[in-house]
Amino acid sequence: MQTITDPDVARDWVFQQRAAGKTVGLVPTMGALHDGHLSLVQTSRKQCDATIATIFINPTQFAPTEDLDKYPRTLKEDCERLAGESVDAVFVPETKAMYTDHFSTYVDPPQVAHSLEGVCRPEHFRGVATIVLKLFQIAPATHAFFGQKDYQQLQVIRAMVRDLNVGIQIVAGETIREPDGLAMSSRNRYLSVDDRRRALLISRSLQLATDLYHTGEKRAAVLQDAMQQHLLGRPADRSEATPLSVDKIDYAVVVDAETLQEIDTINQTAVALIATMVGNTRLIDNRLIVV
Ligand SMILES: Nc1ncnc2c1ncn2[C@@H]1O[C@H](COP(=O)(O)OP(=O)(O)OP(=O)(O)O)[C@@H](O)[C@H]1O
Ligand SMILES: CC(C)(CO)[C@@H](O)C(=O)[O-]
Ligand code: BAL
Repeated sequence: MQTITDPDVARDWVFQQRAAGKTVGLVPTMGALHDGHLSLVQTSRKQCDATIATIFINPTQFAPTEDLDKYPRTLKEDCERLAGESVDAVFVPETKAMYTDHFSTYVDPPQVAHSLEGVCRPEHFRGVATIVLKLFQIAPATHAFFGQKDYQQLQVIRAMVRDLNVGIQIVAGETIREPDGLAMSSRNRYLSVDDRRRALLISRSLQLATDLYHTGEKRAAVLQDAMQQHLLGRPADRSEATPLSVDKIDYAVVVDAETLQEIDTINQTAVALIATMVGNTRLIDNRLIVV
């Protein structure tokens, strides 16, 4: 596996692959790799002739109050894991190579970025769209792989690629979960033993919403209420409240799966999305509700 730090060298590497007639898969990450990332890499390896992963903790998508400084950095282990998956190249730029002096051009993210995460993290998708477009320019792959766990991010990137005529096919990877259902996330390593137990309320609430839908409940508001009550440890059967609860709900909604706009009744594919604080850790997860 070739390790590349210089953007120009990364571009040359991708051009060489493309000139040789190969399809190239790009897998952008912020490192601290887990099996969710590796499943994207494995899909790229199956679908493309060559795969390049990127590891870059992008400062512009973090607010000053967020966890940029403490975000886990495990570069050596990450590279070993990528090499173990037979990835062809990894691009690991330094911040100053991506944001050179006087950098001032940002992508104004699409409409789908404005709700949910866009409300809770106002500058986040501006930073994500900017760095992803930069990565697409540096590594003009044929395909790029993103996880459904970051569902709104995936929709933002799809809209950006459509709106700005980027010639890269976006491929979504399913959410990889721990055996008990918790979505894998680099931030899971922040969780204490107690947080880890309470974090399970997120995937269970999403499961509850989809179960309710499958028993015939089509009203988004009822599904949302059920998720919120479960997250707060208030079971629907009014039995004694369980002591388990998340610390704060940023949102727990059922919305249109493409636009992420509010809906009254589920008549077409919808998505249940949750963002919560568990201890000091902000976790997100979602589940599609396919009609
Ligand atoms: N559990 C997962 N299953 C599938 N893909 C995932 C999973 N977690 C993250 N990804 C995807 O991996 C890519 C890189 O994500 P990132 O490095 O931010 O990891 P993360 O675990 O989501 O980290 P964070 O804790 O910061 O949210 C993104 O496309 C993301 O959607
Ligand atoms: C897409 C991404 C690598 C951009 O920094 C990041 O938002 C992530 O890891 O999901
Ligand atoms: N997985 C999205 C990256 C972030 O939370 O900043």
